[in-house]
Amino acid sequence: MVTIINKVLCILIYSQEEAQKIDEELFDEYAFSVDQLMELAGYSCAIAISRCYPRDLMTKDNGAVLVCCGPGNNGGDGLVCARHLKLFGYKPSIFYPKQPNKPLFNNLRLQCERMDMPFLSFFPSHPELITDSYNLVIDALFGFSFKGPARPESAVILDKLKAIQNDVPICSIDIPSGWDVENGDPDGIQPELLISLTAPKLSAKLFKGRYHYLGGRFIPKTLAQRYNLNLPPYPGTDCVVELKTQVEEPKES
Ligand SMILES: NC(=O)C1=CN([C@@H]2O[C@H](COP(=O)(O)OP(=O)(O)OC[C@H]3O[C@@H](n4cnc5c(N)ncnc54)[C@H](OP(=O)(O)O)[C@@H]3O)[C@@H](O)[C@H]2O)[C@H](O)CC1
Ligand SMILES: [K+]
Repeated sequence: MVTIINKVLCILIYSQEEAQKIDEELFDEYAFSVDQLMELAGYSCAIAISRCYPRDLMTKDNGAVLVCCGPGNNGGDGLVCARHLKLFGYKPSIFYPKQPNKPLFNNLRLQCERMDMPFLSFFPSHPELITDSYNLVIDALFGFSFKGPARPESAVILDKLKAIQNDVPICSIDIPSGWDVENGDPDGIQPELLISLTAPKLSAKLFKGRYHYLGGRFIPKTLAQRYNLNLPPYPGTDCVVELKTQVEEPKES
């Protein structure tokens, strides 16, 4: 077991299998719908991003940010996050190369289109096209269901993100895309902000970026207790809490 220290609390971080089990339980036992949880997840990401990167301090093109969305629910969180960022005054553009033809995703896409967010038809070919135009890149490509290695069409995008990460901060939703959910990827992308959803996954112990937030404040207490999640208290009515990324291996008892 590994823990992340948040002031005095040790937060258990969990495996890919546990992440998927908790997800299933939320839907099957607690009767949540995906779009309910996705809305809360994406909203909490937008809040964490706006705390770390205030719109007023952005210098490029009226708060322009690039949101890269993948084919699964992590990509859906990205679309929700983009919509809230737009409402907060940012200027999101969306790269969404592989869209599943399901009502949930079609609706999320339509909402963004109707709110005047452009969808890029291809990923910018030169790194300068990103670094000159965007203040931030939001990585919503893959979350806890990713199984590496990345297939070629995704590997190309991840390489492009790696090429710009020292010039434009990357904010990863739930897990840095392309990382093994448990073992990370030392050669993978290195985001500056990670927003772990529900609870940090095992690979979060390898996160070396500047800000680590926990979001997705939707876990019922009974479920958190069953999985010993030991979640930190969210301040007041906040939907995010900042985690200190100091990590320690607990002593054997
Ligand atoms: N309970 C919660 O905390 C909630 C979290 N949410 C978010 O949902 C994601 C998990 O979403 P899921 O749909 O299960 O999966 P992902 O988005 O992680 O990715 C699935 C897609 O990725 C493709 N994939 C997988 N491996 C590869 C690879 N090596 N190369 C290329 N593509 C890959 C996969 O394709 P397949 O063809 O293999 O099926 C899928 O298309 C979680 O992380 C949170 O962000 C919910 O929003 C709310 C509840
Ligand atoms: K991600």
